Amino acid sequence: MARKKKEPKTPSVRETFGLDKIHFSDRILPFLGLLLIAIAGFMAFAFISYFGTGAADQSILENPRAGEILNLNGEFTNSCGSLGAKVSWFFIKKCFGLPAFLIPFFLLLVGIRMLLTYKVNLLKWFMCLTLIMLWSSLTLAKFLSPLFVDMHYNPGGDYGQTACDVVEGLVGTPGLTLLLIILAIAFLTYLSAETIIIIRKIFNPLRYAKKIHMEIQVGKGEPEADTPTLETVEDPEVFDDPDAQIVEFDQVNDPQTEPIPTLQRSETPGNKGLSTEPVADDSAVEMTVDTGEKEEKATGKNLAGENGSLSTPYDPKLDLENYHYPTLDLLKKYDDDGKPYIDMVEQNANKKRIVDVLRNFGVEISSIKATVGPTITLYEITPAPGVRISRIRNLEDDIALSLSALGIRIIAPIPGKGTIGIEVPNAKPNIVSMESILNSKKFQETTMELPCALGKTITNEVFMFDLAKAPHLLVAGATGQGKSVGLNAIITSLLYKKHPSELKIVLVDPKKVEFSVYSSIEKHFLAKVPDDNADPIITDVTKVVRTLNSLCKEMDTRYDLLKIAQARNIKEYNKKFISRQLNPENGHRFLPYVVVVIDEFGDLIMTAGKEVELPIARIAQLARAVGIHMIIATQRPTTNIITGTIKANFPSRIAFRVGAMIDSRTILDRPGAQQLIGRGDLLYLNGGEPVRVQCAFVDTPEVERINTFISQQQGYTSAFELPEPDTADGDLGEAADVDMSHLDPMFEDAARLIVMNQSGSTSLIQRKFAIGYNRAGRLMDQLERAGVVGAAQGSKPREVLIQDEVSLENILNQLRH
Ligand SMILES: Nc1ncnc2c1ncn2[C@@H]1O[C@H](COP(=O)(O)OP(=O)(O)OP(=O)(O)O)[C@@H](O)[C@H]1O
Repeated sequence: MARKKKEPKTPSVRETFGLDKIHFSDRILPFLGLLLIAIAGFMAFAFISYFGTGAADQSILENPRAGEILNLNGEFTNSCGSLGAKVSWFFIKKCFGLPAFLIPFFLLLVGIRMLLTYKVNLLKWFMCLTLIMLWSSLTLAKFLSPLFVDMHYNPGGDYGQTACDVVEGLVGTPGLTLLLIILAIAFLTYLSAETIIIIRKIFNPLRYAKKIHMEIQVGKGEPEADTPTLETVEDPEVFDDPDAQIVEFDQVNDPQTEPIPTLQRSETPGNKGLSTEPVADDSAVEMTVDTGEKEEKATGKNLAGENGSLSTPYDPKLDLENYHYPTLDLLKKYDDDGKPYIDMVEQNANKKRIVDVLRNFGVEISSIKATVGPTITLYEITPAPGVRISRIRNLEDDIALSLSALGIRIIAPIPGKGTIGIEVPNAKPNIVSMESILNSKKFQETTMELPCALGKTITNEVFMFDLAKAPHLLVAGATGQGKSVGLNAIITSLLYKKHPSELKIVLVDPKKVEFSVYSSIEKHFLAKVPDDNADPIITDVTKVVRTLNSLCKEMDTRYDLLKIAQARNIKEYNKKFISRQLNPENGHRFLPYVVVVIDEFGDLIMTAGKEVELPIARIAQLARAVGIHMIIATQRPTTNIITGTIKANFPSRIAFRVGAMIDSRTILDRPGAQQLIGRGDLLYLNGGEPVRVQCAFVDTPEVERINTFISQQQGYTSAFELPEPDTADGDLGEAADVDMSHLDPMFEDAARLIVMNQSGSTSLIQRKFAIGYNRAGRLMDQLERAGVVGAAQGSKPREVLIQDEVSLENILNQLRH
């Protein structure tokens, strides 16, 4: 180098032969990768051939003669020649036996990594494979060698046999066996924490069976003292499992004597494993706590009881205190994660073309800057002084044509800057993995209430929004553009951040296939209207109406609770509840957020019309403060589905690619979505200008793994129960309970309206009398009981059984007497 400085004009040897243009990472590394893959293949062939030819070759290898290794006379029978014979003899016979196959496997991984095909954590693989190889050599040598006495090799190799003999000499066969088992468990524990759970189960299967039994007790909400599990209190086994204890003390014991231990224990962080704090200790408090009440929330009731002096904050997570949040290893990592590939040739070509096109149209620019995102590159252009921005905007089509790519979007000007943005899709788009988003500091340190990690912006920043502030989200886009993946990404990020006690999800899926994967987390995160056989994922239109009405009722109840608690929103309310300012005996409870996700909302509107739209609009208008948030998605972004009411109530919108500009206008009130490139490319709007985001990709197997991880843990005994909705059109069989002695003052008018119109529609009553849905529903039930209309028929209007006003007056007369 020194020489080079002194004689800058003399070309170096590298320059002379053009070697300076060959970059290590571009060409040499991939070539070395290929070489390693070839070596791995060679070794694998040689090893396989060794099983048949090793015996014959061995004698030559063990007594080598000069020149023999060249195999000129073809004495070596291994299909990979003398080298193959030697390599396989060395690794299989002399070293590790059968586990030696892991060596070519590792070389293959290194080769793949160097080829830059997949991202492989080589150090981790090296450690794991080495440990497996050493351990299995020993194990095979110990346990399988008796079966291989006639073979020319030991299954664990000479190393395995020697190591086995040495250790056995030291600690004997039992010692060696135990050592091998311990090493295996240690290794499996390193790989997955589940190992310990499985071992616990093996050592104490009874306790786990019992735990399940006790959970069932909780769910029934029967804290009666006479439940058969009462005895379990005396079972010493219980004491080492904090989970089991809580359930037990809470739900199983005689409330007269022992309800407090839960309280005491759960409130004192350090002692939760030591349940056995003598019962006598708690006797002073037991009376106060005993309400003998129902449901999981009972913990809260007990906690506040009438003991106002309790100062430790209530912890809603104690119901499932051993719950583990899903881990990042459940998500798939991608090769090019987070690091967009910068192809300078492509960048320079795009830049040249943009400059040329603009120049052809007489637009001069003073500078251009490219920001490469995962799927899009943003070219920021500063026009020369005096150039009008509208002129550049008018050239949008010409620029797109000249760049011969879809999805060019021109932002003129970029808000807050005096520049013009041209977004051009990358030739090689990167997948933004969910793992890279959830692993980001931004997500992990977020203080958002309901953080939804959506993906990455075109400047490679993690993009998140708070659903609690959104407060409702409309997702639309043509079919196959990434809506379902987007919804999964949102749900996944919530599952990674929220404890089951803090979040409940209502899933509506008329397509029946999109959300079925979530049914396994029913007992942790899902909410539904009580119905014994109901699938936790709502697919049926009548059930959707019922659920939406139930949510309206839950909303009303929550508002009442907030009012009594003098809290303005759910956050304030829960804060008060946690600090024990609200007494559960007065009906107060910790309120989890409820997120309602409706896929293919267009289908629902088409089949159930106003019956769905009205409660949705009502929830969207009011539910924000009480922690009920909606996400609705549709692949039909037309004005009869995304109506004015819906739009007015869904300020946050996500548009995936759509077919026409008009659709983009319907979703975002502006064009742009028709120029997206699909596969998760989206525009997010929440007031102001839309942000272009590449949605994180989360595949179905990943979602399955997350759900399995959650569902394998202890959950509540059933899905979160939403209140039974007040009778409504879409509801069945409620009329029988209607009290006809207290008819609604509007009953007669409603009856006349229905008979005159010959239409048994609840919404008709609502409209004409300007009353709420619930009251109109009750009126309809009274009319059914009086025989004016027939039974509810799902979402259709009821049949009107009275044909003329004279017959109706007769009925009304009878009812008056
Ligand atoms: N964020 C993404 N990154 C990469 N590829 C994606 C992304 N989102 C979607 N895709 C690709 O697009 C395909 C279709 O996505 P998805 O099923 O989410 O579309 P959709 O809009 O829900 O379609 P439909 O309305 O028909 O259900 C996926 O199988 C995947 O291959």
